[in-house]
Amino acid sequence: MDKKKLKLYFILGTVNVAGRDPLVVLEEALKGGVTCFQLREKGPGALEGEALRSFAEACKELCHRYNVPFIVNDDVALALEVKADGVHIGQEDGDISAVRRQIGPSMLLGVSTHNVEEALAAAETGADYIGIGPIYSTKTKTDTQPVIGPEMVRRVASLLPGLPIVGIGGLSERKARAVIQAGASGIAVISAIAGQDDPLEAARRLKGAVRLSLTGV
Ligand SMILES: Cc1ncsc1CCOP(=O)(O)O
Ligand SMILES: C=C1C=NC(C(F)(F)F)=NC1=N
Ligand SMILES: [Mg+2]
Repeated sequence: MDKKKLKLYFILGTVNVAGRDPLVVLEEALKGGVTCFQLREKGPGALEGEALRSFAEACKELCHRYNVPFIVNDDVALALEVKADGVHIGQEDGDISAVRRQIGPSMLLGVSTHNVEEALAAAETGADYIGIGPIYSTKTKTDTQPVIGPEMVRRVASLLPGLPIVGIGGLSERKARAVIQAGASGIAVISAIAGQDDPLEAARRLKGAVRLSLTGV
């Protein structure tokens, strides 16, 4: 996977947009320069069935208009059905190699990890990128593992220098730098964009912070 695509990875579900039109929030984020998008439809009130399928199609159309990969979280069947660019799975979402067999070699496969063992296993099983988190505390996902801080990114990046890594969990413009300096190719965010009054401006500022950190200044 092109590491540059992981610079600013926006993740969204209809429950994260506090009543606003999720497609409007997504387009604002795309205009603001997010480089990757993940549809993560979870929790009470989450879309299902035909409504979810057509929403996923609409998200995919938007992403492709901005030349941004469209990734589906957890739901491999949905990812295949809407011909997503990739799927992201957690440690409890089934066997990584089984998912790779289901999606084939060309679809992107992302894996959530929380420690070195999980990262090594994901890399060995052919993950195209891994998420490492939660880096900082977050209210967005209630059932996270304990907060691990940027150090885990540094350890995994030093062991697996070729594996694209994205940090996730409580990340913001101010908190991006430590994650990038630890060796991540980018940051993944939900509330730092979806929870803001101006998602376009929020995305633009996050992108700027990541770019600055990547240059090493
Ligand atoms: C999906 C996920 N996985 C680890 S933390 C998290 C939530 C990230 O949300 P936010 O960017 O609002 O902290
Ligand atoms: C739980 C998650 C952890 N990491 C990621 C990503 F940022 F995409 F790697 N997505 C998730 N849904
Ligand atoms: Mg999952």
